[in-house]
Amino acid sequence: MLEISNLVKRYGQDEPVLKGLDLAVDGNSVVAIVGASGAGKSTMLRCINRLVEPTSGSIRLNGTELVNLRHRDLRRARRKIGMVFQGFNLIDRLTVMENVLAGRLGYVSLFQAVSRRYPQEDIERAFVLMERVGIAHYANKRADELSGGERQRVGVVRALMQEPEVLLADEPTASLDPRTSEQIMVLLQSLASELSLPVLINIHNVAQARSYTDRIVGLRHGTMIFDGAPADFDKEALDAIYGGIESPEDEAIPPQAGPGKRESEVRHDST
Ligand SMILES: Nc1ncnc2c1ncn2[C@@H]1O[C@H](COP(=O)(O)OP(=O)(O)OP(=O)(O)O)[C@@H](O)[C@H]1O
Repeated sequence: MLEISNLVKRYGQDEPVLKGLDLAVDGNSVVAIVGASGAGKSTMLRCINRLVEPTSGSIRLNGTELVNLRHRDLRRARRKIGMVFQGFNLIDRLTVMENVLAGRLGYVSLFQAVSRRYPQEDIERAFVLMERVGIAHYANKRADELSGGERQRVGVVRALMQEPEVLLADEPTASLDPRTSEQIMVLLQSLASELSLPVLINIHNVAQARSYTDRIVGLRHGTMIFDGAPADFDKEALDAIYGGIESPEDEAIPPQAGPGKRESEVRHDST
């Protein structure tokens, strides 16, 4: 369970970019964070993993207060926070397996990391997860030989190798074509449910947010102005979040086709 209370972030002396956010997310739940550029979506995710220092407020992960943690305690807490990035953040010259095992860096000794002697159980877990997301056959390929969708799957497995208690995804589909984006969204949704993992996804694509998440949180100028089910995210909510600022990439509100597709219904061969 992730619990954010009265989270405020101010950069320098500027107007706060997060103005007292409250959000609680259970395991299993996939939450889309939407909002115009500059609304504070990335700042919010980065406060959770403390890449950005919150100015005030509380962020608790399964009971542990993350704000104010320092040094070793912060490193330990960060292990429990998986992150998936728009640009994948892989090391191109390393293999898929090496990139995946980087997810264990917070757990192994410096010697093990430098000499790449990861425990056998880590390697076995890596294979299980790579198998799960359909990239096990690429284990020994260089990361830069993979397509965007495959690279994002590596990013997802690397994050899962941390045995995270929450998964944060910052525009995970923005660099991918529509079909591959859909596959990655479905994958995140399935993994959240299989692993009882709360997943927070910053996303500009409102149609994908509606189809592939359980809940949408809308930010405007650092304030949460929508928090509800995708089916309730209507034109009025869209206007409240984006009105007078800019149009989101996909402004059309498509008819809600019930719950999003299941993973088995989405082809895997075009990633
Ligand atoms: N390091 C920083 N120093 C000062 N201001 C910052 C910094 N990072 C972000 N900001 C400001 O904070 C506000 C929110 O930025 P943030 O990146 O969180 O928005 P966002 O909703 O994620 O936008 P986008 O969708 O464009 O990524 C913006 O006005 C931005 O200029």
